[in-house]
Amino acid sequence: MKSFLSVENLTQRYPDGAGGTLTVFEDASFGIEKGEFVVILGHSGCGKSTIMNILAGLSDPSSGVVKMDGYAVSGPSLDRGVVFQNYSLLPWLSALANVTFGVQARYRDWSRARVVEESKKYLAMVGLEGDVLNRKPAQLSGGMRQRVSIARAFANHPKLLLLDEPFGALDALTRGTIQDELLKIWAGTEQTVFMITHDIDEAILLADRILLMTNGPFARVAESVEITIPRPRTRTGIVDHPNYYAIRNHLVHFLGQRSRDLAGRVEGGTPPPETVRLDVTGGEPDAEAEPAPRLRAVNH
Ligand SMILES: Nc1ncnc2c1ncn2[C@@H]1O[C@H](COP(=O)(O)OP(=O)(O)OP(=O)(O)O)[C@@H](O)[C@H]1O
Repeated sequence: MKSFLSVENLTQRYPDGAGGTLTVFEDASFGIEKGEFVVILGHSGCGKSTIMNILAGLSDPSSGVVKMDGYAVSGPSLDRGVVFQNYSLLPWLSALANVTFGVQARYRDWSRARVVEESKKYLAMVGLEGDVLNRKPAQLSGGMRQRVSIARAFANHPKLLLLDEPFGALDALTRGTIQDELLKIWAGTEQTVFMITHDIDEAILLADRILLMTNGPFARVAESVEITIPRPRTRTGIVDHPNYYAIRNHLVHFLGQRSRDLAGRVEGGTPPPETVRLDVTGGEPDAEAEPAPRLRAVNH
């Protein structure tokens, strides 16, 4: 069965500045299911932002295609919402107007009252209410601005939400709070999300699956690691789950060593990512639930 989002044989090459060609990645293929939260991890320069820009329709690959709901992605669209690290709010509009602006564009037949109500609902979900909604971005803290960006993205109900290191510029405390808010808002919307982060713990907290990229050039998505920690999750709760350290160690080892060992072009063509499922719980103790497989790591 075809995935909701399918990335097929994506290749990106650039001039290398010395008369040659830089192949960032070649024949990258992977899929994302509807409602999934997928995070991509990889070292600087492996091509994460390039993939994100292609998914957003902001740039075209050298070859290959991205299909969403069976249709090839071409150019930006309200079906794909993007949240960048630098907020990208409209500075002349209030926090509320930054959200209503998008909602009105998306739902042209809605009354003004309905647009405002919907926008306030999402702003409240990220903890923004009252007078603060009338402030311009310059009068908000960095954390508040990023909350507005997240509310704006979710309020537009894009088919695919793309998050490019959305918490990168925030202090650890604010970052933690907004991660929790993001989880809450995501749980209530069944939104499909594709996110870039450099933070392993953030990835484990948020993701259903983590895609691991080898180092560039000729980077590839080598593994798709399932996060076998049940939801709802909290930052403090996940570290107590028996699978947490198994997953974390696997990710650290990949980024520290294997991303380098596996780097380079694969003779005979780029293989699809291997599925990795780490589960040390042994299938206890919920008698109602399907027995969990007694597997450590399974590649297939
Ligand atoms: N327009 C361009 N022209 C030439 N080279 C480019 C261009 N855009 C990106 N690159 C190169 O492509 C590679 C991948 O860049 P990209 O920004 O996608 O990496 P990244 O994994 O997102 O890195 P980071 O984690 O540092 O943001 C890098 O080597 C970069 O120098």
